[in-house]
Parts: sequence; structure tokens; C-alpha cells
Amino acid sequence: MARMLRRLRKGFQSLTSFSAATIQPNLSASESSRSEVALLSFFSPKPRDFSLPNSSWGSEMMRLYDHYNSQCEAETEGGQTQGSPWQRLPSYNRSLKYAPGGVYLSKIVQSKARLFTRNIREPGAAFEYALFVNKGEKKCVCIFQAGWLLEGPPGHVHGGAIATMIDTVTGTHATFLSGPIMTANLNIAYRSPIPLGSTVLIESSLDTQEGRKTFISCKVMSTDGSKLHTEATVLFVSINVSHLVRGG
Ligand SMILES: CCCCCCCCCC(=O)SCCNC(=O)CCNC(=O)[C@H](O)C(C)(C)COP(=O)(O)OP(=O)(O)OC[C@H]1O[C@@H](n2cnc3c(N)ncnc32)[C@H](O)[C@@H]1OP(=O)(O)O
Repeated sequence: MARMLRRLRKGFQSLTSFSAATIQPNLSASESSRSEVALLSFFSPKPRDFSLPNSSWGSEMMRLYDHYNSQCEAETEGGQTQGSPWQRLPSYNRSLKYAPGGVYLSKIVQSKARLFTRNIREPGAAFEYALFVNKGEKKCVCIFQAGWLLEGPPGHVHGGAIATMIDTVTGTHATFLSGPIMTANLNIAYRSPIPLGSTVLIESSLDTQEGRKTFISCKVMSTDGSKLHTEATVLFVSINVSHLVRGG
């Protein structure tokens, strides 16, 4: 048991480092992005990365993807990475499984489990999103296209789906900053409805870190920044692996 916990702890540590090796090279134009990504996915032994462009992505999603991706760390021919504060975070279904020791925890928790937002096969039907973190500014940006299965009020996105995305983006950001965490408190103000099928920006920024507590603020905005759809403040509490194994 002690050996297994050691492996799990190591796995969590490597999970939080989001290895640069998992980051795809920068892609500039929309079309080349899609085809190169399709090729990379086909030949890669890694599981599918759901945060790469697919045929369901609209022009605004692709424009923003290219905008942020072009600012990310790029691998040079020598295998070195060029310095940039921006980093794209891949999805890898349930990243837990792909860290050393993560397989054990996945089995204990539930072997068929997958991150909630990545559980619908049809491209474009639900949560299409990609995350970029800025290490220097300690902020995180998500581009999010809301599919037709996320309807709440007619023609608009369900508040629970918006909360899910806020929890996912801020939770990933907090994990990046503080290691393994759980959401302790999530406060949301819904300011204006999000049209179904539209693309929005979800911005997460670090407020403070106090001991085991990480406080994050989040805004969901229209892509031109003119409309505030939703705002939230979130508290994450750092946990250790045994918290999950024991069930809290
Ligand atoms: C790569 C990964 C990508 C992940 C993306 C997805 C992220 C999704 C994240 C989630 O959705 S997690 C699921 C929803 N959350 C839960 O189910 C958490 C359930 N609650 C717990 O497990 C525990 O209550 C918790 C870990 C949050 C805290 O329990 P602990 O026993 O570890 O902490 P403790 O009670 O000692 O509190 C530590 C500090 O946090 C404070 N605190 C804890 N819960 C709080 C709360 N609810 N509100 C305000 N403050 C709170 C508490 O007052 C204290 O502050 P001080 O240090 O200043 O004394």
C-alpha cells in the first residue's frame, strides 16, 4: 500500500508539470492546423487529444486557436523549446491515467471513468474547448464552443454546463499552479445568456495562494471582449492522494 501511494504521489507530481513533450508544435493557418493535427493524431501512440481542432470548430474557434497557439512554446529543429510564457494544455481524455502511477488510481477510483467534459464522441455536440496557460502572468485562457447538447433556455447554454466549464478551467489552472486540488467553493453570477453554438473566452486568473487554499477569479466573455456573460470566484483546497483513495 505504501509503495502504491508513493507511485500515485509521483504520478500526481508529474501530472501537475504538464510536460512540454505533450505540447504540439505551433500551427499557423487554420487549414494546415487541421490537417497537420489529424496526421499527428493518426501516427501518435498517445490517446486522442480532444483539445486539438476538429471539423466541428467554427471560424471564430479556429481564429482564436491560431492566435493563442502561435504564442506558445515552439520546438526548434534541435529539440529545444523557445521561451514563451504561453503553453497549450492537451486533454488526453483523463490525464490521470497517463501519468506514472495514475493507472493504479484510475483502477481504484473507476477504470472506465473519463473527464466529464470529454465524454461525448460526436465532434461539436457538446464541450469543444482548448486551454492555454500563461506561466508568467499566472493566468489561463480557454476558448470554448458550446454544442447543441448543452441547451438550457431555448437557444442558449445551460447554466450547469457553464458552471462545469468554469470548474474545469479554473480547476485545471489551480492544478497547474498548486498541484492536486479539489473545488471547495464556487460562486457564480450569470450576467448575460450565451447563445448555443457560439464561441466564448473563459479567462481564469490567480487571486491569492494562502497555505492549502488557492483563490481564483474567472470571467466568461464574448470573443471581442464587449460582453460579460458570467463571472465567478472559486476556492480550491490542496489535497493529497490519500484524500481520493479514502474518498475524502
Ligand atoms: C488535470 C486535472 C484537471 C481537473 C479539472 C477538473 C477539476 C474539477 C474539480 C472538481 O470539481 S472537485 C469535485 C467537487 N469538490 C468536491 O467534491 C470537494 C468535496 N470536499 C472535500 O473533499 C473537502 O471538504 C475539501 C478537500 C474541499 C476540504 O477538506 P479538508 O479536510 O482537506 O480541508 P479543511 O476542512 O481542513 O479546510 C482547509 C482550509 O480550507 C477552508 N475550506 C474548506 N472547505 C471550504 C469551503 N467549502 N468554503 C470555504 N473554505 C473552506 C477551511 O476553512 C480551511 O481554511 P484555513 O486553513 O484557513 O483554516
